[in-house]
Amino acid sequence: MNDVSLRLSGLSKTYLAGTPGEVQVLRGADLELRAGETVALVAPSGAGKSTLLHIAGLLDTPDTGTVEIGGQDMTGKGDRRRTATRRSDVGFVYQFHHLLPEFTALENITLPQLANGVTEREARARAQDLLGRVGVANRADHRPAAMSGGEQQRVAFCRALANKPRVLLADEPTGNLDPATSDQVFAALVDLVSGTGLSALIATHNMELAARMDRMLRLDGGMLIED
Ligand SMILES: Nc1ncnc2c1ncn2[C@@H]1O[C@H](COP(=O)(O)OP(=O)(O)OP(=O)(O)O)[C@@H](O)[C@H]1O
Repeated sequence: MNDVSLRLSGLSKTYLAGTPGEVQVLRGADLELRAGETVALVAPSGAGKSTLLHIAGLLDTPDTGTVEIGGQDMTGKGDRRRTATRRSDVGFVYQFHHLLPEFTALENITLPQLANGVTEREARARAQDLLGRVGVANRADHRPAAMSGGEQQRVAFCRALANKPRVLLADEPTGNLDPATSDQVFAALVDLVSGTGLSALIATHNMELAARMDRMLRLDGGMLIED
């Protein structure tokens, strides 16, 4: 079906780590993320969240299994095709903002659009709109160092959405913030995503935040289990 934004089927991944030997992180993980759906990914530290998100976002490849984005099976596709799909269809948010320090908030959101062929005028308009939607329009001309942690993370959300991806992948997006800020910033992310048709897979340790998503999946023993 076409309304599946991301489909992971039978993913397995083993790291050949020196001692004590191999670590099998994924053992047949399956996931179907429908358009517009928000799903929490809950897992203890070391269970393989980052591995799963990297494979889903085409930053890494599984040993077996398939990744489909927007109905396109990415198995065996070359680097150029994978990079192009990642740029157009996937947005990432990490625990740390990873904004470019020498550029303003607005520029951090316009740059990925310009790289995708959007005009400067359109890119700036979209950046302003996104900043407004997460409540930091007044920080558009600030560099990251002149913003609070919560503001930096809000800008990082806008950057992830700059090129209108199909899928947002977030790895502990508010894990660096104090609990009260984390709560507000997470709410801003959910607001930003809702109603856009964007699908989001958001890893979090925080069960209260996870409960705000449409569904919750647990990564357990290398498989994804519906909670
Ligand atoms: N490149 C690698 N080489 C060897 N082992 C690795 C590699 N990357 C991850 N691992 C191991 O695979 C397991 C899963 O790692 P991963 O980073 O996916 O976990 P995680 O659930 O994201 O953990 P955390 O919440 O602590 O970030 C861990 O035991 C880790 O040590």
